[in-house]
Amino acid sequence: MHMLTDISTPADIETLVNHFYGKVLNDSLLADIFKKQIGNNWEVHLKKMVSFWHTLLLNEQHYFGSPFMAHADLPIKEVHFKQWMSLFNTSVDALFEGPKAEEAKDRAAKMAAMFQHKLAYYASHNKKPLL
Ligand code: HEM
Repeated sequence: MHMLTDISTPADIETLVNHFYGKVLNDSLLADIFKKQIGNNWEVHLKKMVSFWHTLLLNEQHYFGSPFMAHADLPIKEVHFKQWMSLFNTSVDALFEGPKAEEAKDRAAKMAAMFQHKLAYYASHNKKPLL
């Protein structure tokens, strides 16, 4: 029996983002990293993340920014990315089912891999990213 539908509207994106960051804020490994960086700006962060996923999944340009830079100075390693991905995949699977849901998990995994690759590069070369 299939009761879940695919991600298809801006409201779906909002549902996913709210659900995921709800999990993040209750996660013992990740919550403090987000809280420390975001402080009182959750509304801004959530809006930005909705526009980011809207751009990726619904093919409408809403987000303009450079995602990597927001992570360049965070205290994050493989264990954090694993947990982030686990919460993200669980959130998608709890709410949606279909090609867009699969695409969301795939895009997240690729971004997570890219961030880790860049973080490792800058750490090992003792350099700071310019953008
Ligand atoms: C360990 C994993 C991660 C942690 C702890 C983390 C944490 C954060 C934090 C704290 C911010 C807010 C930065 C600020 O406003 O100063 C942020 C922004 C953001 N994150 Fe992550 N993140 C993680 C993984 C990811 C992944 C895998 C993606 C992509 C799928 C992603 C996409 C973004 C985007 C698009 C922004 C907004 C950047 C902007 O300001 O334009 N993050 N993240």
